[in-house]
This record gives sequence, structure tokens and C-alpha cells, in this order.
Amino acid sequence: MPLSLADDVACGSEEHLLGLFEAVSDRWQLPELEILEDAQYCVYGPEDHFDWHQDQPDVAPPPARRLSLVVMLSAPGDFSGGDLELNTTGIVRPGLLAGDAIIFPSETVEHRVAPVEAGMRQTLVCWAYDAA
Ligand SMILES: O=C(O)CCC(=O)C(=O)O
Ligand SMILES: [Fe+2]
Repeated sequence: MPLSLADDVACGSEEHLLGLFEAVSDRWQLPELEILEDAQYCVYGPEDHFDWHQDQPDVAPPPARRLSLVVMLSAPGDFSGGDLELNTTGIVRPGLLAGDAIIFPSETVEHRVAPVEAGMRQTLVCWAYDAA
């Protein structure tokens, strides 16, 4: 029986998400990773935003977040504004379509969600941590 996305997330997609992290982690020469918490389902409505931040603060108790994953659940026509913006060597707007995922280092890549102007923007966010 096919699972809906919601069921899949709730019922243990952890190994799928870990697979996504592992598929790209080589480029950053990271230690072994694990997922320690459920993926976070985020809903942004009009005027909602998330200011510039890094997902792993400079000072924090271990285990450290190493990689951040954002899966876009909404189609571009579902909302306006609400761009995910990453500060790498300049501001990058990946322009995610529904089903697209982006993974970036949690410690170094500042990012924000610009204010949503209209509609509803839904994402799944998940982090890979240093394995214990
Ligand atoms: O929803 C997004 O695109 C990213 C949200 C975010 O940066 C976070 O939850 O840490
Ligand atoms: Fe973030």
C-alpha cells in the first residue's frame, strides 16, 4: 500500500532521510552521521519568516548538527515571497519546487526564509548529527 507523505514521515522515513544525507556527505568529509529527532514540519503563512541564522550555533553542547536538509512540500504557485536564501559566496535562492530537497552544512551556511507574502509555504526540515 503506498504511504502518503505524512504517513511516511510519521512512520519512519528516517532511513530514507539518512540516505539523502549520506549521498552527499562525502564532499564535506564528515564523520558518521545519525538523525536524532523527527523531521520538523514547518508551515509559513503570510508575513511568517525565519531570520538569518545557522542551524548549529557556534557554542552548543554536543552532539553537533552537521548537515541541514530542507524538503519543499509546496508548489511555487501555492505561495509568494518566502524564498529560502542561503549566504554562501553571495546570496543564493535555490528556488525549490515541490519535492526538491537541499542539503547544506549546518555550521557554516547562514540562511533565512524571507517573509511569505501570500499563501501557505510548507517544508520538512531535518538535521544529521555526529553519530554517538
Ligand atoms: O523552511 C525552510 O526553508 C528552512 C527553515 C529553517 O531554516 C529552519 O527550520 O532551520
Ligand atoms: Fe535553518
